[in-house]
Amino acid sequence: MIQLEALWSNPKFLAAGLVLLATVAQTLYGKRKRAAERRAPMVSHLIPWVGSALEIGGDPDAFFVRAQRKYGDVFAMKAFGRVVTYVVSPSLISEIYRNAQKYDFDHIRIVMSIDCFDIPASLMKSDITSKILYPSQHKYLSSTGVVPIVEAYTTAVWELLETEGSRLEGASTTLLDFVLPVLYQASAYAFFGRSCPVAESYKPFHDFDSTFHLLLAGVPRVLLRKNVHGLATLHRLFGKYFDGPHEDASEFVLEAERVMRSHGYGSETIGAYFISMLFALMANAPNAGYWLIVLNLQREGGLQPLTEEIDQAVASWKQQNTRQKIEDHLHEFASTAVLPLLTSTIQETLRYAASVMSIRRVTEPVEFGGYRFDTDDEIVCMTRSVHLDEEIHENASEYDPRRYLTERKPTKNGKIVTNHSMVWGGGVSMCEGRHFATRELKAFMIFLLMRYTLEIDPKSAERPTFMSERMGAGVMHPRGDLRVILHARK
Ligand code: HEM
Repeated sequence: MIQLEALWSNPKFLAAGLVLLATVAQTLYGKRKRAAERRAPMVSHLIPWVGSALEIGGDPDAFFVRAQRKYGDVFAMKAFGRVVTYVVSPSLISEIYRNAQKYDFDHIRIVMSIDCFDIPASLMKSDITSKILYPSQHKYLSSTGVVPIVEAYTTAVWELLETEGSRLEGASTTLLDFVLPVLYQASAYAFFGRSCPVAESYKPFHDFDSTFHLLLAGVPRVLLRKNVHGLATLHRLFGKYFDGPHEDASEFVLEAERVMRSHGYGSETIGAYFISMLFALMANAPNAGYWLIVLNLQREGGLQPLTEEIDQAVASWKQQNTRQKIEDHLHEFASTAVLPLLTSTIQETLRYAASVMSIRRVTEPVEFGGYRFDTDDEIVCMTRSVHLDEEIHENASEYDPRRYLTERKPTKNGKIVTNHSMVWGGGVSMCEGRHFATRELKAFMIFLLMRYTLEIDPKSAERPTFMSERMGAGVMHPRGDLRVILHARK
């Protein structure tokens, strides 16, 4: 009792108690006010500006499951001073994707391009971007338009697998140091040609990317030194690249460059514009390639089922093309080979390893999911919640490469869920690079397994886990790595 009295007379304790009391009172008041105004419920938090950021960062998947159980399919959350409403049900997500008028992405795209990539506002807000550059990107990345880029990538990845693979053959190597540089370099060559500053941009790109999720979450840039320095170096490198010879870049890059130059923009701005493309290109697919190997190597049988499927496709191609060498027809082979297990494995790897979200801005007061939203409210479609929904995906927490081989249609509440797997996002912001990315991963796996066997180094117990705090920033990075031994196949 005496101790308690002593505590109460301690000014620090008293102040802490008052702050706590004020926070609880404010939370209760806020909760009532939101309910009275028919606003989506707010996930409770203790620290005012930080909000739920720390709790989400710990284990986002568990956090979202708890929040959905407690608040339903729509709930608001505060993190780093910003209030955002999350939507976690497939039907509501699809309603948002369908209605680009009420739930706008254009404004968000412009703000992100300016704030995250330092692309000059004069370019991003001009008609040149919306009326010429974006439609041109759409054309060159479409299923048919992207073929020349895929062809260039195919040649590059085949060559790189040969040189890198033979360099590392027989020795224990960290998988990240093998996979990421190969995929980075091959896709950089395909888009930007061989004069692309691959080696110099590799580290600054990863410095920029390593804290990109914090930038997305609203952490001020002054706190993200690595990110800022990485971006500044990329700007310098790409400005210089556009100043120098680069005739072997893809027509996609060259056409956009011509457009920008004809409107008076110089190499620096053109470089800045393409850094956002470099990011789209490198932030997800190389990590997906990494998980494709890691997740399968750790299963019984390892990569053998995929290798067998590819071997059969090679044998069948050779049977039909007796006088030809497959090395002379790499693109044709990789693009036509029917490999259902590999296709399912790629899709499952993305379901399992990608944490993807789409942000939208409300353009007019609207009723949605039973709640009221005002102009400029931000809504996030949290597709990972759908990917991990046990009712939609049987044993969702397990990695099953054969998952997408089945004809069974996923359901929820007795209804078929067509948008059960939204790894490319959806609606107007759906990933433009998906046609390239799926072919990129397919060709990479085919060529890798045609040439090499991989085994986990038995001397190393280290296993990578997902950096799950990169919530919403795409395919998760690994924490830790896997040591593997490569052997050339006879
Ligand atoms: C496995 C690899 C990839 C995944 C999982 C992925 C996923 C995504 C997602 C989720 C979005 C945003 C969707 C939204 O906001 O609704 C997106 C946007 C985008 N992605 Fe990808 N992506 C991948 C690879 C690529 C590649 C290789 C490229 C380039 C060739 C690319 C180009 C783009 C572009 C340009 C956008 C922006 C679309 C827009 O602003 O409307 N992506 N991607």
